[in-house]
Amino acid sequence: MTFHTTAPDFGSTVFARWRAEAGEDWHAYTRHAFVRGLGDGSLPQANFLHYLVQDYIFLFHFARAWALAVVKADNIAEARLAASIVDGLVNHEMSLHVDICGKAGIAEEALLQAEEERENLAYTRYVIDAGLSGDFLDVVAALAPCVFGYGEIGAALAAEAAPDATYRQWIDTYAGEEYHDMCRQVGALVDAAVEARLGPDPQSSPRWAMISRRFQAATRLEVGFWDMGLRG
Ligand SMILES: Cc1ncc(CN)c(N)n1
Repeated sequence: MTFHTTAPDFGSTVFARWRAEAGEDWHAYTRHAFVRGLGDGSLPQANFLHYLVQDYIFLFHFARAWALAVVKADNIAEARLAASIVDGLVNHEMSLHVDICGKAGIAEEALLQAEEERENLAYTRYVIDAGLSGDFLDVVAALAPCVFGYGEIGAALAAEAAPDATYRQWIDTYAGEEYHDMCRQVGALVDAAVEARLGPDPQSSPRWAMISRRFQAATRLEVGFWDMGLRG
């Protein structure tokens, strides 16, 4: 995997800036060995399934954090989009996990009972804390690397992986129009939310560095999640 595609910014200038400020951490997340193994099929199936089981739990808590974005929303547009993401996570994205694990003989009840790995605990509780202790910008900045990073990874892998690649179902989910449309909606939400709270020149606000740091912290937690997946 050489990742020739230009990284998409999903129409969001704020995301493009956060990603640039995350620098090497963003690269470590989106070009991780686990990601390369998904693309070329060299990732052992046991590691993939272990990751999927953990990710099922991750998505449950991640949905709880998006629900906190509904709580912290300032207007109906923010509340509607955050609520639709909660719905997308629990009623759609998690189906991928249930389907692939089911085919491998792991029932949904077993997914719910799996013990959380420490990297999973650290990441999910970080985003929930951002939602509990912070405002709307704190929580969306902490949630953003998850949304945009998988969109970027999906697009890069779809462009380079073989049509019959081992992990094609996973790749197609995150390269698909439905997921990318959601990324663009979150991109528009983030830009509007930042402008409404920090003005047209947000980087001159003292809060900018704080929310950009939240994005960077969550990006490093994504790297930890892939490390956990490789450890198996
Ligand atoms: C850990 C993690 N990060 C992001 C995604 C994409 N929603 C995910 N499924 N899992």
